[in-house]
Amino acid sequence: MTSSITALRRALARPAVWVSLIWLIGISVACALASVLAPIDPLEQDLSNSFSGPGARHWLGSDELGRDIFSRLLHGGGGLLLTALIPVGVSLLLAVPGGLLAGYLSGWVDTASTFVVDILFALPGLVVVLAIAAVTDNNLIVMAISFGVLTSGAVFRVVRTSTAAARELPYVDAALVSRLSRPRILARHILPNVTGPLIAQAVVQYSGTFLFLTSLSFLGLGFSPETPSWGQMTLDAANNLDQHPWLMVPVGFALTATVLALNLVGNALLEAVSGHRRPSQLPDPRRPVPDVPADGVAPPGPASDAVLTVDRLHVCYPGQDGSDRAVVRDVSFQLQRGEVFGLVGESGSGKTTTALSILGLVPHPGRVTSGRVLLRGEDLLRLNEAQLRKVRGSRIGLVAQEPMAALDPFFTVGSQLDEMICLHRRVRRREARRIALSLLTRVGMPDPVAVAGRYPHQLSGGIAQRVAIALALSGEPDVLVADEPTAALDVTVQAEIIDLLLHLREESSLTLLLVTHDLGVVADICDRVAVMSDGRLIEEGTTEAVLLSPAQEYTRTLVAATPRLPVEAGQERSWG
Ligand SMILES: Nc1ncnc2c1ncn2[C@@H]1O[C@H](COP(=O)(O)OP(=O)(O)OP(=O)(O)O)[C@@H](O)[C@H]1O
Repeated sequence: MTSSITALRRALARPAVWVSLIWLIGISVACALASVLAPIDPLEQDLSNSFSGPGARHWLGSDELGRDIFSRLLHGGGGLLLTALIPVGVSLLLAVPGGLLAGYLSGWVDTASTFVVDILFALPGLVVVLAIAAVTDNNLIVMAISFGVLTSGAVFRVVRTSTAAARELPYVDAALVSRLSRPRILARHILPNVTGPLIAQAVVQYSGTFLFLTSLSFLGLGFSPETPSWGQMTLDAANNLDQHPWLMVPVGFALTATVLALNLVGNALLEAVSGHRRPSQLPDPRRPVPDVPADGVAPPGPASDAVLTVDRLHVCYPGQDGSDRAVVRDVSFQLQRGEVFGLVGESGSGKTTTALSILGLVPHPGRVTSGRVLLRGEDLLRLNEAQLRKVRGSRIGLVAQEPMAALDPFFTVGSQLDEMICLHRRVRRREARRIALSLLTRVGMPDPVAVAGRYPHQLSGGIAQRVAIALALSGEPDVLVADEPTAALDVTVQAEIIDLLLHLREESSLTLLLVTHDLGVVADICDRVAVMSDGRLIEEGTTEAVLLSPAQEYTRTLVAATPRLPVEAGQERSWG
């Protein structure tokens, strides 16, 4: 958040941009105070004084009918500036909810709304508004509303794209894991990411609307002929350009300066926010429904003390030719209560996909095609999204690789913890804060009160990961899935986080699934380990057995490539 505010400040500090802002504020205030600043009636005619140049009575001169140009400019500008807000408001009202839903839900909602927007883009806006003018007897408000509907597609696209990008942010996944409802995730975690691009787009849209309304009044449409308007003043000036070119100067300057200023501010805002947008993917959060195993044979049930059983899990992504490409193939393992289970393998072997499948979070377009994930006997892959939300966070927690990215930059640590604790434990805010502070103490924060008051950008990587672990523990889950929890940290901090996980496991019999490619970490913390290669689980056993006497050549190569393992250091460690 701070970085985007900094970018915004930097953008607004450019001389051209702040001069534009001063102009826009100045002209708006002047128009609002028109009757005070320009006391001459804008409709008052004085034919004996037509086309007078600037002077003491008429500061900017008078027009063909001797009307005061300064007064007409200010009175005309007010109506224009206000009316231009109507189409922008209509666009926002229609496109913000639509774009949020399309970007977040994707699937048919996205397809249908994009289709409607494509139709809007295909319509010739001016022709439609002219037809509406004819049908409604030149009703300005109806024309403005219609223009807002016709131009809402641009706002929709901005909101949809920003939402889809924000939907992929790790802290949104974390919020999903933590059982927050969709409306809450949209309002609290996604909307703040959409606001910046939305404001920028709204300013650009306002500028276009402003010009459009001026063009309409130039054509004699929209504003009534009795009301002064900049378009009408431009038309009067154009009709007398040969003889009285001065007439064009005040209105031409006011129009050009206002549109230029709006564009400069809008573009500066767009640049500022686009520099801070994250790469966009169009996700499909619809959870894939796994197929029933083809052989129809009931897979083995869980062992009596198994907390989590992954049974013949199969996950596919579409290949380049459109056919399924299996990235997790028939993977099975079990986690016993209080056990730390390591999932290792080289990059791309399918570890993260396996872990995310457990939480029902395989990213689009991946899908679980078969298998079971039994949490204390209940198959999570058979649950619907609402049921899954109840499981995530309260029964299974997730600690992601990038601790910073897993925290919402818009809220303090305390507020994020309070929210999760209130949600999972159904306690009041004050009690939630007490639990939050005790959780922060539990994850080793020396000054929990100070940390609770900080924003994520004020935390170091190690502290942020401790906070992420505290968040994952806020629902008191039975199982914690930690995906490379130390990969983004430096070596000393890695050791601290490993110590913390060990401490938590001893203190509360936490069952931990640790995804890592670091066999050193596995040696330090895991009771058992499974090795993945090319989507398959090729070897599984106690950490001691797998690391000291690997059965597979692949595992031997992995072990040999990890210099700080006890096997290399004279087998000093006592295992188990
Ligand atoms: N969004 C995606 N679209 C297509 N293929 C994907 C996507 N995400 C992962 N894959 C593929 O799935 C396979 C397994 O990836 P996964 O991230 O699970 O591996 P990993 O072992 O966790 O690797 P790493 O340690 O690098 O995270 C890889 O071949 C990867 O290319």
